[in-house]
Amino acid sequence: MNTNSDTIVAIATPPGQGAIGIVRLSGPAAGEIARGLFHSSRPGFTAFKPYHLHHGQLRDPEGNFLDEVLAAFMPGPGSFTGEDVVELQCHGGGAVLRRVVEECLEHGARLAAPGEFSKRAFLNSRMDLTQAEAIMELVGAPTAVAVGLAGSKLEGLLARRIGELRAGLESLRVQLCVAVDFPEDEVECLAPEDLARGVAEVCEAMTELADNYDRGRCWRDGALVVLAGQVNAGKSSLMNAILGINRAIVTDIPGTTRDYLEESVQIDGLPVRLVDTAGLRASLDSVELLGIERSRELLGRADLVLLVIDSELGPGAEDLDLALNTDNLLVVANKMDLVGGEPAWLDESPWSERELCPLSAKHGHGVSDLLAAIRRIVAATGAPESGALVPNLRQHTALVRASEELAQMLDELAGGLPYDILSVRLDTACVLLAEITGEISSQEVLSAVFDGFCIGK
Ligand SMILES: Nc1nc2c(c(=O)[nH]1)N(C=O)[C@@H](CNc1ccc(C(=O)N[C@@H](CCC(=O)O)C(=O)O)cc1)CN2
Ligand SMILES: Nc1nc2c(ncn2[C@@H]2O[C@H](COP(=O)(O)OP(=O)(O)OP(=O)(O)O)[C@@H](O)[C@H]2O)c(=O)[nH]1
Ligand SMILES: [Mg+2]
Repeated sequence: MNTNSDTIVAIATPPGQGAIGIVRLSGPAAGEIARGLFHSSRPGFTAFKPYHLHHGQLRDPEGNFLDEVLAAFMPGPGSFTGEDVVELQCHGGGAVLRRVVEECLEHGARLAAPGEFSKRAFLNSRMDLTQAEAIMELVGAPTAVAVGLAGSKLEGLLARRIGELRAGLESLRVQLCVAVDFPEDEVECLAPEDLARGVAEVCEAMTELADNYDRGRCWRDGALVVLAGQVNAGKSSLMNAILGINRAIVTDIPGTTRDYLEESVQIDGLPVRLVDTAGLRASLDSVELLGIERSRELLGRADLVLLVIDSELGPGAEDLDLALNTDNLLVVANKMDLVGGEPAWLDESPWSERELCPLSAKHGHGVSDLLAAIRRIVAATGAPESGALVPNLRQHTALVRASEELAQMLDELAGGLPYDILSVRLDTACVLLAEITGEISSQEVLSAVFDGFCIGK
């Protein structure tokens, strides 16, 4: 059990004006501090009743009015933090809430550090580290799908899976120890092939879980979709058509877009980071060349490249080069309003073998078909099945390191290294898994997790 003797306070609701704003206190003196400020509207009120809302006024020691509030007392160890908690539901204005916090400080509370409420919940075993992280992921989730992914972690499903993997390793570890301690005992001895099979099984399950990090990335952070192609092809026009606003400058002068432009859109629940880039061409202008360099860098990171081609002019050398060297590419035949039927270049390789979206960015024709295609392609490559467990970066890194440790161990086992040396790798893998859930935690791990939280969380 954690032994926090101080009581922390913070505004729990976001800045700005709102109907209600909450000031939260947690720690042994939470009830007493709140009682010092709170004046119930009920005659005969003597104490807060747990998990009840009490109506009244907050006043400073001189009797000055602070706010009219609802107060809730949640005693430890069952509360969110595991300590005595009081929530003061005030009117949602910055000055009101700051004034209430100041008065709590006067009464002996200390201002909470970022993430300190959640950190206390973790230290008091109210949740494991993956659940604490899930709170932040839930708060930051951009779409319903991301909410679902964070939700299953908040429910403890990732922690349970990690626990299963760790139990598998612990059991092998025990058998290894027995084999090391009683090498002459034939019955107890763990055969190298059985050890190898057991380790490989856990290693595979670990890698599978770690791989969900990349698959979940598009839903969490947004898929990077980059508009590319020759100057004047209509990339900026298409950007505007997709956004539904005139965001990017469009002119008939080739080389209009110089720096890239990024905007966020949602396509049927999929968060997308849409980027318009400088048109690709041989140029002597040093500013334009820098822009083109940025375009190329973005193309390398894109989840999907939309190669925009002027249907009337047909593809140029840069387009051909991109089409031949990019896997995740969708060809957009733009300016279809200018050509009568299907342009001849579409019959030629490699264009004839590629999936194609004919449209007119200027008139908005065919844009919805393009959006459906983007959604389908990104989801096919990037979507974890519903209910999948998607580790975050910290969890992913630990999983990868643990599986590397096991892969090394398998190599060394095949190389005939003795069991007592191999067991060190098994130990390391177990520790890495325990760090994911926080069963083993260092100051560095806790800081890395909780310092990224906001104040009041
Ligand atoms: N007002 C408010 N809303 C909130 C939170 C909060 O702290 N305050 N939460 C904070 O992130 C989330 C909910 N998380 C919570 C988790 C446990 C308990 C709690 O008191 N649990 C007791 C319930 C006992 C009872 O109902 O009688 C328990 O589990 O024993 C409260 C909030 C989201 N909404
Ligand atoms: N007729 C027709 N004209 C279009 C269409 N899309 C774009 N244009 C025109 O093509 C010209 C270039 O459009 P932009 O969107 O600026 O092209 P871009 O690819 O962003 O060009 P750079 O920024 O120079 O690389 C403008 O005059 C647009 O009005 C279309 O679907 N049909
Ligand atoms: Mg442009």
